[in-house]
Amino acid sequence: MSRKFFVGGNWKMNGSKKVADELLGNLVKGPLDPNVEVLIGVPAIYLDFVKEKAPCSIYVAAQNCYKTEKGAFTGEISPSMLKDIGIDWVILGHSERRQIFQESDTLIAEKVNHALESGLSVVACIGETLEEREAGQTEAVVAKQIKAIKDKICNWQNVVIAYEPVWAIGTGKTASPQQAQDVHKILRKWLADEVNETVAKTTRIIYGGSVTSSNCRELAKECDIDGFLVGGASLKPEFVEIVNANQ
Ligand SMILES: O=C[C@H](O)COP(=O)(O)O
Repeated sequence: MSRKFFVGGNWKMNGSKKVADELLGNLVKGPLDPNVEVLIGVPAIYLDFVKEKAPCSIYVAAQNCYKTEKGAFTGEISPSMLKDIGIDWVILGHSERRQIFQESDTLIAEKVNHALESGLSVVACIGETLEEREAGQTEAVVAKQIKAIKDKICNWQNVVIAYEPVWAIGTGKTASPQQAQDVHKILRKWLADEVNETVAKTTRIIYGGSVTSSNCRELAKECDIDGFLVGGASLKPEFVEIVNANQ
């Protein structure tokens, strides 16, 4: 069973209407490998603006949403609101949400479940800190994070897993292709053992953490790396080269 390569650009809290126009222009100019699914994670305030302008071949994603449909949750947005403006994707559980905003495994799993039930597709992020890696806890940490999600959801069809070691995010320290492959392989085996073989074979596991046009090709050669979640480099013209890493 082949898995279609998937590359997401997470703009994080960056940009403006002008910058969004430039980034979209760059993507439209491409050319982008037609065998790749491309997603851009856009600040909530620009979702509508970007969705109106983006070619329909590019998925536009929110970078977060809450676990219920509506109510007294000041500052939050719900999956049904995202659907209402034509957004079909959301990034959940990013390490910046986990670390800066103290989101727990349980809250993230609840958000993933509600987003899926509301008809969104989800990029679910997991990954260990440097301290955890140095303590030899990488496997246990990612297993705990993915188990929390597994315990809440019953359908993996619309889930992409992003493995993002926290020590590699925004630091310029990319995991080596072997380091990333090792964890992706562990995750795929975990899915085979704890969910089923089909989910293990079909679920995209993408890598994030200082991916650039210089390192993407080597990473893309690894058999369990099905794409990337890109931060900093998604704000630059080189994002096109990362999308085209397999060409
Ligand atoms: O969501 C993307 C990741 O946090 C990676 O960010 P980065 O490419 O700037 O390291």
